[in-house]
Amino acid sequence: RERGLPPGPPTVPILGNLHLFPTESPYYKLTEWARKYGGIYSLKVGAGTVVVLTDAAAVRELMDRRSATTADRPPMHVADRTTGGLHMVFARSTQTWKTLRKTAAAVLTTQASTRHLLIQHAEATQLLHDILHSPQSFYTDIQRYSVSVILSILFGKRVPRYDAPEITTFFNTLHQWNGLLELGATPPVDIIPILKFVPERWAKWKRDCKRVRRLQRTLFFGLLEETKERLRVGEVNGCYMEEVLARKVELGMDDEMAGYSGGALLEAGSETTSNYLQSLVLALVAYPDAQKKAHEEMDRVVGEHRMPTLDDLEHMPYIRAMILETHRFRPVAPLALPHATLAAEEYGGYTIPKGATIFVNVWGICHDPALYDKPEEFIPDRYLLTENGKKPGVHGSDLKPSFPFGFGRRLCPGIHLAQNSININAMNLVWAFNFNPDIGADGNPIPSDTGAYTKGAAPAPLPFKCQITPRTPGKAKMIERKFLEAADTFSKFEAALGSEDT
Ligand code: HEM
Repeated sequence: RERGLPPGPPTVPILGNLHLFPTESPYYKLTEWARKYGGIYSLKVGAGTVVVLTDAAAVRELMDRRSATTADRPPMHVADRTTGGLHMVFARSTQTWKTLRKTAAAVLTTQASTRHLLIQHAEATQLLHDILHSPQSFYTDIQRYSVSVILSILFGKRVPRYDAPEITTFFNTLHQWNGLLELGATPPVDIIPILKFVPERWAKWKRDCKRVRRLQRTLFFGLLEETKERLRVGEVNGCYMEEVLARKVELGMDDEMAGYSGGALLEAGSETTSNYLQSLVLALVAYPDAQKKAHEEMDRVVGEHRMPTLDDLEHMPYIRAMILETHRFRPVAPLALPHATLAAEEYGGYTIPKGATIFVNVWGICHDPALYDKPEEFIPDRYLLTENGKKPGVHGSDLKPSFPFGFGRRLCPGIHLAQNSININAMNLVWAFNFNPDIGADGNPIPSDTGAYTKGAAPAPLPFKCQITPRTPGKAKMIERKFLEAADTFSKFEAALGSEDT
């Protein structure tokens, strides 16, 4: 470890701390080290440096205020090789990335997000309808919702059922891509660059990159072509890609960039939303007192005879607190995504060198017992007690309210869409249903395991069972009626569907 670097675990020659780097649920180990080495510590990975921030003040300063130098991504040769550097999520701080981001910002404006509310509301009604009719498949119903909403908004095409070929193809492509990017799935070419020159016949990973590249291109450019075809026959529905195609020249995009722009947003925007909503259901089942308070507030503000609307949220401090607490309790991205420095930065008496990778340890901050009372428990009330949910009397810098969505110039471009989806569905689910634990063979409730999550960098709750029942027969009837009314909105997004789905 070079002089001036933040402290960290002892290193060994050549590897540094590489041999210690966790491959499963890395945020647990990174949090354990934070408690030992502090809010800013470093790891040596070969000759490279990783800095882990578990201190809100350091995050605000380095990731938000000094974003001009911390908005790069670390080199990811496998991602670049597979996508030609055109995947917005993994692209370095290049002109291409800037154009892709500018396009997303120009087209996914707050105003556009308001326009997309129509399809989000309609799809959220289908989610209630699906759960009402087959409560045991709520987990995949939520996944269908997420994919269908984002596909409608981006490419103007919805997916009415979970077993539709569009969903199967999408998840197959996404899981192959995630598998390729997993730590240990490919040789460490970014740490030992000479490995890049191993001929393809001896390098399975290069063939894997080609295979995933073909899958992604088939999906992304297939959807792009469908959008163009729809436009050719005059079927316009105001989706993202229609505007990108119309403003291509002004935005500096070509077809290649347009395809990857839609594809990256599709990948980044689907499982994130569904993971959040699945975590919310898990928390409602595991914490009946919180559920009861949410129900009481919903009954007081909305009642039996109408469904909630987004305008109701400002009168629902408890539901707002529940939404914040879900982000804290089970962050969708516990380490956000790694950033990298474009220039050396000094902070807190330490030097962070140019080219260092920076992880924001969102999990470590959200689960710090010095900041939060009983951080391992789901307690929405903490946000009613203090504005930031911290223990009374704990002062100091806070993360920005947008922290679940990342930092600085890399802030999630889908934030408005995502927040609308979360708000609409959180209110709908609480309004419509009772969530209870499943009953075991012995007749007793099976305790929920709120720690059973997938082991990757973006953990999802493992599929779980629970009992979901409508709160009243009147609400069940209203869901049926609203679902029929949604058909009009759906029809605009069904032009490209097969006959079995129309
Ligand atoms: C619950 C929902 C979501 C959460 C919690 C979430 C969170 C995040 C986080 C933490 C990042 C990393 C930011 C950073 O590097 O500092 C990110 C990046 C990104 N998100 Fe989201 N996101 C969500 C939904 C969406 C949606 C709906 C879309 C698309 C419409 C989207 C598109 C993206 C893209 C393209 C990036 C990469 C941005 C870049 O590297 O420049 N996300 N998101």
